[in-house]
Amino acid sequence: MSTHVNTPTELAQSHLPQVTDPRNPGMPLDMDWVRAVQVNTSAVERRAAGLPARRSVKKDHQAAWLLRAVSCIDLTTLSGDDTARRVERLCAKARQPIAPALLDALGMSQITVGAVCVYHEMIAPAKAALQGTGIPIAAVSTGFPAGLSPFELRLREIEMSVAAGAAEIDIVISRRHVLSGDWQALYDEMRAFRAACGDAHVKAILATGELGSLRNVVRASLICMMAGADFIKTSTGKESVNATLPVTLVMIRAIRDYFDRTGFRVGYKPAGGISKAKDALVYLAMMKEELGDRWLQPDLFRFGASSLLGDIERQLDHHVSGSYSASHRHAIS
Ligand SMILES: O=C[C@H](O)COP(=O)(O)O
Repeated sequence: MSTHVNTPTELAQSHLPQVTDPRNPGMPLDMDWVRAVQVNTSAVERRAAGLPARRSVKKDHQAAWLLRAVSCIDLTTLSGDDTARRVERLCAKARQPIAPALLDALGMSQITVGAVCVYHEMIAPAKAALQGTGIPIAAVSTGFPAGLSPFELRLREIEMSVAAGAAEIDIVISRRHVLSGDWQALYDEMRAFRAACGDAHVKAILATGELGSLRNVVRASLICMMAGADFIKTSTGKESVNATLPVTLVMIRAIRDYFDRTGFRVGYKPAGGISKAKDALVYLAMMKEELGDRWLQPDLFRFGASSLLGDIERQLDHHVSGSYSASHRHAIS
């Protein structure tokens, strides 16, 4: 990344609540726009493949970018064996993602992650553990990860998670609506999910690894934004293919088109399998190049990740000390 980032002061502010834009209210379904979508897959793949090689972060900027990445993590645990104790440990890490001595050496006093992301049953322990921190709880919902439970139950699940204290709801779309080209059904479903969220922000998980083509990914992205999604998110982390750079490129270009046409900014959340600091830097570089600095704030960008934070802390430790410590010292939970 050749561009300037960041003075220590800018960094210190990067995790604070930003002046947020108005929420995307959505718009009527515009099928002419959806049908007009074209994707040149080989060009997208070439561009995505070229990015990691072309963009290397200068050493002195690397720590700044990694701290920015930390402030954009939805620190996640989504396992069948989650317990209140595990969620409490995760929340302790969310409150203090980087060891104080390390932060001090980097000239920072405080930083938190973007949110903690859990299943509905784990909202209560997360809420207790995050009391007074301002860190939002994101709950996965609507029959996560398959999204195939009865529609009324999926709406009720959203309402219950909001009532329990989730400020963000990560819904899964019905992949079958995309695969059968039933765009109206996808729009109506997303519209209903958004309404059920009320004031909670809604992230639409497309499960891109199951949508069959990049063109379907763009169409589903546009429809979810037209239906009022606050964020579009790649994956549940449970598909066999999760976040990728080509998918990211087409989704963030859809976000750019939507902003150009409507004036509303929608956020982006790559999720699943992002566990290395160097990969996080590539995602940030792509966001900066395609959408600009505004999209590098936690209100418009998140990583959905369960193990990325450990590697970032390890790299920051290396930046300060000049040597790598054992990875177990930076376990995230
Ligand atoms: O939304 C978040 C993902 O489920 C996390 O996936 P991960 O465990 O591969 O980092």
